[in-house]
Amino acid sequence: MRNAREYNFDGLVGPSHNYAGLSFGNVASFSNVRSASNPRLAALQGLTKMRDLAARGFAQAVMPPQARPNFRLLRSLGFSGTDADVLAQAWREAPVILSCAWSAAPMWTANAATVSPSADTRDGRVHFTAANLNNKLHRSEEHAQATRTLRAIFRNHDHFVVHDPLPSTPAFGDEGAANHTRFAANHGAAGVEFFVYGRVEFDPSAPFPKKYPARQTLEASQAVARLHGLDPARTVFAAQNPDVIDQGVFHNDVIAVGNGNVLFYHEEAFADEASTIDALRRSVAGVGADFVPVRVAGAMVPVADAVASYLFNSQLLTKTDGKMALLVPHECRENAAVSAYLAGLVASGGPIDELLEFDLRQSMRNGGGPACLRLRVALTDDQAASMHQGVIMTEALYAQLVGWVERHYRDRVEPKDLADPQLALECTAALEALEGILGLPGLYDLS
Ligand SMILES: NCCC[C@H](NC(=O)CCC(=O)O)C(=O)O
Repeated sequence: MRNAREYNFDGLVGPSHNYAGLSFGNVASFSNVRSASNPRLAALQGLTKMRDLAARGFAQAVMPPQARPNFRLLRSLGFSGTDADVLAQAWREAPVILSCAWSAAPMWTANAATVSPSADTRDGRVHFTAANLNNKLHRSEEHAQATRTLRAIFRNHDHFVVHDPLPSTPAFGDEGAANHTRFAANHGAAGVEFFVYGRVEFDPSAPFPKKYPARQTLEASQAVARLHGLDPARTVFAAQNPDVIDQGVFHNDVIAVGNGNVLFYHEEAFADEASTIDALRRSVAGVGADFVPVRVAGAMVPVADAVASYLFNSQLLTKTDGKMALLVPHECRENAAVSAYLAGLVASGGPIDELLEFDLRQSMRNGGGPACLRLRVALTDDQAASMHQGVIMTEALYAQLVGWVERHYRDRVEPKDLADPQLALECTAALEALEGILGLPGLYDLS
């Protein structure tokens, strides 16, 4: 077993962070539609989380934002002329498409890709598959930059493979690591990969939600497992409970989070709780670990409170003493049922003995909590040394990025600003400067 650590790659919030109400099925996104956002505060809230975790000794890195607006999308849909003309025409004729081109969503890097560490893969390399995110127009082109960014950071082919996204068709709806977690005795040991899906394309008799879309299919999860060369004996697929999707659980990471040998989950998370837990217990025993389910009953925390507080969209982090800390958003303290539950949890003598709380309100208003903001990449020391080093969070990088945000970001963006060609110019200037700070020239196609 090699020495390995889990790097959390947090999405750096982009300079045009905004609330466009684009995600049907995501309650927060829908209810904050067209309210004013504060991109500067959003980016600083995210950077504070990254800096604090790095300072506590967790391996932390930053995933750069994507270029906005997406002029390629707008031009492909027939808007034409100068950039300013394109924005003006889209604003007049199709404001929803304009908001899609400005989408803030790439900040939630849990959806950027699915990642399998080298201890799980047949060829002993770390595998990434960029998610096609094809359920929503505003997310459906993120994979292009996500692939480019991952290939820039994980360039070394001896250690890393970055696969293209799956075919962008409903059968292969893929939302990346938001529906994937991994159990292992430690980050370097062989693990069990756990895929949760909302729908089965080729089995019409399988249950599916009635009100909101299921974004992840079983077929997509199986394809990712094949591409990554996972061992079927160490891979578990489980159906999400369609009823909770209809209550706003648009990704499984809104109702469950796993780390090490622990699965922290709501009793209503899965279509068949008993068989899912049983399959995990058996598979995890096969890799020499004792599976520990931490089950939250609906009588303690109703699904509606879990969705409102994002209790399960937390980060479960292994500390040096082997215990785990749960990193939750402030909203958990503000919810009476959740806050009472958490007080009992850390006092229970179980694996989770500490709470870390962060103000991530700007992200939460679009339905993205702490877990959405990070992509987990377990790396051996050799692999970590061979990835691009400029994205690793340090005090120095933190200070540089805070200065960069203060120079380039507005503190207010409203819907009408999306028609402002000046905002587009500001975004381009910011990303040009960021390429320099991160040491990734050519990261963006800004031509
Ligand atoms: N993992 C969290 C993802 C949140 C994301 N929200 C959004 O896209 C909202 C964007 C907006 O409404 O402006 C989503 O639903 O996929």
